[in-house]
Amino acid sequence: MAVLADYQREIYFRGLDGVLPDLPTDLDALERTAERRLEPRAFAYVAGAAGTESTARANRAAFERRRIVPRMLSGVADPDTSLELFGEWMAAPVLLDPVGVLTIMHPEGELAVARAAAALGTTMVLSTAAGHTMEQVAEASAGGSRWYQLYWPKDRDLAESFLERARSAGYRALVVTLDNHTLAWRPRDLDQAYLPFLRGVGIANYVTDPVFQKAVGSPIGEHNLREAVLAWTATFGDASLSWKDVPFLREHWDGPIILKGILHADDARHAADAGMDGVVVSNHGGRQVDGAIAALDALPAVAAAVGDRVDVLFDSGIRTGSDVIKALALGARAVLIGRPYVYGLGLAGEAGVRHVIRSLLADLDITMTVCGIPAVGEITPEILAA
Ligand SMILES: Cc1cc2nc3c(=O)[nH]c(=O)nc-3n(C[C@H](O)[C@H](O)[C@H](O)COP(=O)(O)O)c2cc1C
Ligand SMILES: O=C(O)C(=O)c1ccccc1
Repeated sequence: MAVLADYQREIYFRGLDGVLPDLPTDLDALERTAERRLEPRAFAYVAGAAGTESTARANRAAFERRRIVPRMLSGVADPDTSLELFGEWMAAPVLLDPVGVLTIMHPEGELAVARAAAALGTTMVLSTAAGHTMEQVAEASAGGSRWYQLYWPKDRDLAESFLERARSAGYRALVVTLDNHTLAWRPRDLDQAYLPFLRGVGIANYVTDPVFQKAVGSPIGEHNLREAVLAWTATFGDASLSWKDVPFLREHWDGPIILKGILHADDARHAADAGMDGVVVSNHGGRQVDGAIAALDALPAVAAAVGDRVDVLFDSGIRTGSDVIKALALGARAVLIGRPYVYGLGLAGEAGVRHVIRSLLADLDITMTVCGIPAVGEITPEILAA
């Protein structure tokens, strides 16, 4: 919809009054600005990835390798970027990824992201590992679309409690992240011995949960923060989970369920067989398995394996409108962005997040127009060079 492209016009016309954008409109350049201006350890935590970061680089290289072949005289003046996803109407096929510990970027963290997303009609996926509680974020995103991302804890009662809380706070869909039950080997963080959670950042949903409190003692505050953090590390992830455990999710969540972190076609088939509604093809932005396949390279086989049995979403490396088009061409129905909006948050709070969303959506809208693509639902593999 042309309204998305208004950001371009707005920027140029403000320029006539001598006003330049506060932040770069190229989301790759935004990372370099973030590196200069943000607290070095917090920046390193966000920018970093596993091992030699080869998978993080491969994610971008996979987009670089694919090329679009634009069409002329297609008569597309106003491309339709909208879609229906899990029964929800969305203005564009772009959502905000779950990202933990956002309060290391900005004191308002998840609240600022929720406000920006709600104002622009973009869906926010809230991480379990947040600096504000899911109830606080729900209040900040009033009227907005919100999904909840579960880090499936060892304690089943705690998992149930999280799902119950998310449901009553109005989160529509459940994203269950499978690729991060164990923190990966991340040299940027290791070399600075920096892990935000050990300082009690990002555990708001845990310390306010009655089930968690039972294990630590209530109330949880400065006096027992150390015990709380230890209890958090003990329950956070469960590497012993297997496909046998997946029915638990269905028993405790009656809305759409999406499994995040899928890279193999057989895992996508398992998800479909287990009655899941969606998968996110993702390698966690290269943060978990160094040497893992680029997420974009994993996408075609996953999409082919599940057909329309489950909806396929995608993340890891999306930075431009044409990246969105490439991912959709290779089988995704929608994409999510991670680091770019986190840098926006760190640099300018809610306004920075808005800048990132508006930049990407305007770029998508304009790129569809110049490629002659009438609607996101009509993006097929043929749009890419063989
Ligand atoms: C700082 C940071 C924290 C993250 N925390 C979470 C999280 O709590 N839950 C989750 O499912 N994924 C988390 N992710 C992964 C993102 O959801 C997403 O998969 C990844 O950032 C996508 O790649 P991109 O950053 O290249 O867009 C995190 C990523 C970053 C950079
Ligand atoms: O850092 C991450 O990638 C991540 O997913 C995470 C893990 C635990 C808590 C917060 C974020």
